[in-house]
Amino acid sequence: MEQVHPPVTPPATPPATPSIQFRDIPEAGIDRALSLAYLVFHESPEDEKRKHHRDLLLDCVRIGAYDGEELVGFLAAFPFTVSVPGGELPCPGLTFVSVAPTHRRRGVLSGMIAEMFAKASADGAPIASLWASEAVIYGRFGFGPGTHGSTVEIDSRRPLALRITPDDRPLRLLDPSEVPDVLGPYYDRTRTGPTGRAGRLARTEAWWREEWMAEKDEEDDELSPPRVVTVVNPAGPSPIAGYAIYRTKTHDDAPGLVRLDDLEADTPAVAAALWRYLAAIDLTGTVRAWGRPQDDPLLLFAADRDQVRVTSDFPALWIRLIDVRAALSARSWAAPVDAVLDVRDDRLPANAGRHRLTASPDGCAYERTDDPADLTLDVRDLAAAYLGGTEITALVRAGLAEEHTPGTATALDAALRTALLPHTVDEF
Ligand SMILES: CC(=O)SCCNC(=O)CCNC(=O)[C@H](O)C(C)(C)COP(=O)(O)OP(=O)(O)OC[C@H]1O[C@@H](n2cnc3c(N)ncnc32)[C@H](O)[C@@H]1OP(=O)(O)O
Repeated sequence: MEQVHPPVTPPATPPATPSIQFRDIPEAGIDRALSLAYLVFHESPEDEKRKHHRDLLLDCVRIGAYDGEELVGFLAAFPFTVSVPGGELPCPGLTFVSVAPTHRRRGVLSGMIAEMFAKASADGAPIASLWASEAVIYGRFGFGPGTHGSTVEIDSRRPLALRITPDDRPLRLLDPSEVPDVLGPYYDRTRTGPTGRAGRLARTEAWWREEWMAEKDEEDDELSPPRVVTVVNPAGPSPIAGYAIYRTKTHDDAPGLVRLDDLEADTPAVAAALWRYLAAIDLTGTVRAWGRPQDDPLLLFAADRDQVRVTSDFPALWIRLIDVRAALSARSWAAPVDAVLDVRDDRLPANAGRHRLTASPDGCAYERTDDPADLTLDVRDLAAAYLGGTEITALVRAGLAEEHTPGTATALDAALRTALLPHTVDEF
């Protein structure tokens, strides 16, 4: 006899053990929270690093999960501001997410994230973000990959072959103490405005000093301190026309490595000058740029794509639309669209259901409606599309969004499109 299978439903996370309570971690509890984080991340940092983490956490929202008096879960959120198309938004950045090995898979993380969403809502932050340790974890909480990065490797044992002529203005190395003043305003223009990329964090002076100019690299203590090279711009309103931040390491028996962390340039010719400089550093044979935008012009103006290779692509900044209406209203729109979206959102039901999106370069309205849906999708996929990094038509082709009215996905793509792909290189 033919067997009838019940419909497949994903297993629900059990509510956190009733004895678990969620509350803020006071300043006096930061050390205990860090000890839990080091336990789950298998780290035993030196005093200096521990102090650095403690300082960072002072400014963060800190949520703890307690079993009686025992701290069994910890989640922190940086008070970031992130660029979105046409502007920027407050955006808590989740970090240090840790659950004690004795309390795994009992809904502790789920409970802490629910607390975090409630706090973000109360603080008026329509979106939240994170970098995931494992890509499988955060989709179920409504996070989607809003930006992607590419690792690009250059074989620099021979001169970098280029199809364009590099800018010939002088290069100058900056002292780290100059970096916030010189690079800060320049970097800000790469986040917002007509040539800005969405997905970029605002960097405070402290963030420049302590994260970007930290003497020691967090992950590889064989790397040199950060080096900063700029293209000098004597005539322009900005003293520089571009910059690159990198660290190096050499080997006794093989050519060394230049690890590029950030590079921005006014023009392709300035970018070419910086790439050529990086590829020509003595005693090195590889440039590894770990987090480039997927539309980096280098990939087109490199003359030899065997010499310049993309070795990996990865989700970078995961985005959660906590208040879909506020998030959609806060971004700019490249073309008119009028469509009813049916959004699925199990974790934050206020976002769920049918809404009419009427957007154009003049503004955006997003109101609840009883009209039939033109397109149905999950809030995590809407988050992936929000900054312009994932196309709705691609989601339809992948079976993740359902188009009920033909042409809706194409119209949404035209409206969501940004001149440059979103990009994030501040990992936290
Ligand atoms: C932004 C960051 O900080 S990223 C860093 C994340 N932290 C780590 O990787 C540290 C080591 N890991 C941990 O501390 C924990 O395992 C955590 C935080 C990843 C998960 O905490 P838990 O309390 O066990 O999660 P919780 O019980 O709430 O699980 C929620 C759901 O996620 C799933 N899940 C949780 N972790 C994982 C994982 N690593 N892989 C696959 N699924 C997972 C659970 O199965 C559950 O699924 P369900 O809703 O279908 O039932």
